[in-house]
Amino acid sequence: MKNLSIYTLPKGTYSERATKKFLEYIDGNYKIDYCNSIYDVFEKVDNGGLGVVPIENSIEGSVSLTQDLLLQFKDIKILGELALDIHHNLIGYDKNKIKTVISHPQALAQCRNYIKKHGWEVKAVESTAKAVKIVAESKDETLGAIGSKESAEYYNLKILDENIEDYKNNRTRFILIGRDVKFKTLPKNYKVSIVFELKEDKPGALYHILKEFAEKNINLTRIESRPSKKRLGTYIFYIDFEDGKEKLEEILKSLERHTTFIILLGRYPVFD
Ligand SMILES: O=C(O)C(=O)Cc1ccccc1
Repeated sequence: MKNLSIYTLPKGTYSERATKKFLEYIDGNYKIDYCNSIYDVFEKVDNGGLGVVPIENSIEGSVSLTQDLLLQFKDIKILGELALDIHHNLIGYDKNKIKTVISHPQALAQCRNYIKKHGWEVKAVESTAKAVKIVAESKDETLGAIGSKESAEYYNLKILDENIEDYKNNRTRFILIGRDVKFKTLPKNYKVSIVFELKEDKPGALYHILKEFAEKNINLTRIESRPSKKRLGTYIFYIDFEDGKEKLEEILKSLERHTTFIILLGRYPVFD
């Protein structure tokens, strides 16, 4: 049988860990293919296969690049979701010699207080594993990386400090993306993600949307605005809600009256 690809961030990233977990639920022979950035994952998936990318963190909030790309790549849908506990490590040679720490922006943000306390400079790169790779290849003792245990092992570097995230409950949601997938087992919970633009900029415009959900007794799990990128002060809204008994077509139709566009980003199972 042909091996299909599931694209994600490099070996040792948290996204790779999420991908391995998704693969326990997915039917079929998938081979993990590594990409340098979230953007590259979307580009590959646009030509076929599956992908896994981070979408939201319990401390730092949304991964805005993933949000924007879901809108930009119209044929790519969210096919599943799972959340992982994230514990960051300081990786390198000698903690006392570090002057600069390198990592993915989300990891740097999740360890902001820890970094500040040590007075280190920061440098952002496309993934935590790339940061560890840079530190390993440079052999520079003044550099440190923030990343996973797996990445330290993979690049043969020392873990200098563990659990360096600023808040205990550090969790990240990852999404499985693509056009279609078959799961071996399905969980009970499903979610729907949509994005829309309000028709009119007037008092109560968003209220009309929220009212539809309230009246249908649908629980929202996330609401977020992003710049529309047309003009300063204009927004699009991302809403996630629990999938229940209500017909999805009817929900979308009831919202259409209040929006200039509404896109279904996915209706998908939530794994734990
Ligand atoms: O770079 C990684 O390891 C990723 O998978 C992105 C990321 C970074 C920080 C927290 C969760 C995911």
